[in-house]
Amino acid sequence: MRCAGQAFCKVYRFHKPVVLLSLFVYLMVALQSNIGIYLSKRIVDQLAGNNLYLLMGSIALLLSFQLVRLLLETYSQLKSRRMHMAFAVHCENELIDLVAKTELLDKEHPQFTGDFSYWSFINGKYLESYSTVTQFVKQGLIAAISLGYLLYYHLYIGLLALLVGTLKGIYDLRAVRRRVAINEEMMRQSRGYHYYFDLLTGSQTQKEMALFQLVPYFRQKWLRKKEEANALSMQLEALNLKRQASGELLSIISSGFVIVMTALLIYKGSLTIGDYVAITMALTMTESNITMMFASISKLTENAAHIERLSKIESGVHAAARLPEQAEPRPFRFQEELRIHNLTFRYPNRDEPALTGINAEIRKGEMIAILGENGSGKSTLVKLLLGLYRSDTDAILYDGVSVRQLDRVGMWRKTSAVFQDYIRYMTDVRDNIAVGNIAEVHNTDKLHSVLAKVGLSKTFKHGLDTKLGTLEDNAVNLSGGQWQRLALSRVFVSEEHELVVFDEPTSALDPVSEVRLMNEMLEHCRGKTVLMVSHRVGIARRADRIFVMESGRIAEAGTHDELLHKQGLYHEMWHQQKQWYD
Ligand SMILES: Nc1ncnc2c1ncn2[C@@H]1O[C@H](COP(=O)(O)OP(=O)(O)OP(=O)(O)O)[C@@H](O)[C@H]1O
Repeated sequence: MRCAGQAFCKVYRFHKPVVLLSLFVYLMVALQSNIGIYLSKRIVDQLAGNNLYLLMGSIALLLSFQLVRLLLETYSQLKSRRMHMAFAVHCENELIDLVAKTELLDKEHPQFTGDFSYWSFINGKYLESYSTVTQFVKQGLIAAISLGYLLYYHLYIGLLALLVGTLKGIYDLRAVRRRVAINEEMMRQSRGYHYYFDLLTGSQTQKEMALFQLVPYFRQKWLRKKEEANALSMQLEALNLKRQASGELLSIISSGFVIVMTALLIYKGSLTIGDYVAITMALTMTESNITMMFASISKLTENAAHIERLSKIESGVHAAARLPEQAEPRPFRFQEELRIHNLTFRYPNRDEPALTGINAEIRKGEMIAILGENGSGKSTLVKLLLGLYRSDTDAILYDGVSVRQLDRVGMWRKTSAVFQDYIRYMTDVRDNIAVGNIAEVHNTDKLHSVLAKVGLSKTFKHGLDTKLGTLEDNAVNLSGGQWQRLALSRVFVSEEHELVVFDEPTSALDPVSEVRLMNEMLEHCRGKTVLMVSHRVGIARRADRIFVMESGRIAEAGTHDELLHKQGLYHEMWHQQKQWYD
């Protein structure tokens, strides 16, 4: 119930007038429903009494009340609908903030994907809980007044309605836990079949699906997941139908009993036919509203379990995001050296460390090439140096200050990186360049000059405003190398970067463009510190120093000549790659 209150307060704080209006309208609806019972009784009695004026008056009153109720409800529903949409946007905004605050390392964990779909699912639960609370108030009012009627007419009929409504409600409440469990399982299942469905139907996947004839294989996997999900859905459906059928059976028995009892009373002359109409109407209203109140309680209990879990995840994220503030972040400065001292790092879902005992000193303005076989730890190292992963120790120091104490947002303003899994923004050329320094998004001259630097000035029919990707009908798609050039262009949009990281920056470029672009990049990065992760020893040769990584360690470090002389790993790589060109 605390969570229901929490959800209600959240919506109430968001838009008080609409919440108050809804409550007022529900109060009016409750009164109108019960006045409707009284007026129906009068109409039936007046029909028997042949009093035409009174009859017409009662009918007019009944219709007027219904009209007022219709107007009020329509107006309030329109207002509520608008508020619901605005609130959903507000919740999605909060979700975006929450994701932004989550550590990258946590976001890369497979569990995050599950948690994220759970978050999106729960966000709707706040509104649902709010609506349920307001409905509960309405149901309570209607049930209380109509029960009053019944008790006034006959104590036993009132008690019977109370008993049947309560029994039906309790039966419903007992199934809540089971429903929550099935719902959660269904949501987690949906991740799997959506993935396989996208694989089978997505435009990016079609060439491999066709070439390797994968459709039957993945269709089987999709079907298996879909069948599992459907089985769960059927369990839920059966649970609901069972509940509904037992409820209806109880109602049939109780109304049969009441019909017999009132018929006897009418026969004895203690009740009029109008009373009979009023009693059956009030009976249905009492029973159904009491049952609905229990259904609302069960919905609120169900939502409370979800909201509570979300609050726990949220407070964990907020606590993690608060850590640097407690330590008074210091401004990023990199004027002298970057020191790495005994850096060891392990991913949370792995047993083996990705990096072990890394030691290095990088002077400002140096260009360092980082080489090594797949999985040797190159990308992990640069992500740690950029502060994208938090390390537990003070192993990385910029001008003597641990990266843990630095203001990371300030640091990211002065650093830049092109990763191997860079993003292909499905918007336009302008955005794809300007993301390197979004403040320059409207600086058309600058963006044109950057486009020229990466050799794309004549590529786009509508220049910077050419739509890219597959989101719009008039958009164009690019070759792998053209996308990579756009990703590289992001480095040229700012002059202020002190540290630039390239992670396999030229893997998709043709050799002529690769040399030309490398020269442009090195010219642009003159005086900045550059970390260049690459598999190409030809690129490494142009670096001031080379780190060769092996199984999470720096196995060799030195200049090209020093490492060749050493006749170790670098020497072997150099000679192996040289063979291609001899
Ligand atoms: N997000 C992650 N979660 C768990 N393990 C990871 C994650 N990213 C990388 N690893 C593991 O950490 C180790 C180092 O990976 P890393 O990506 O740093 O290697 P790399 O040298 O950059 O490889 P490549 O040349 O293939 O890009 C590997 O064993 C890899 O499987």
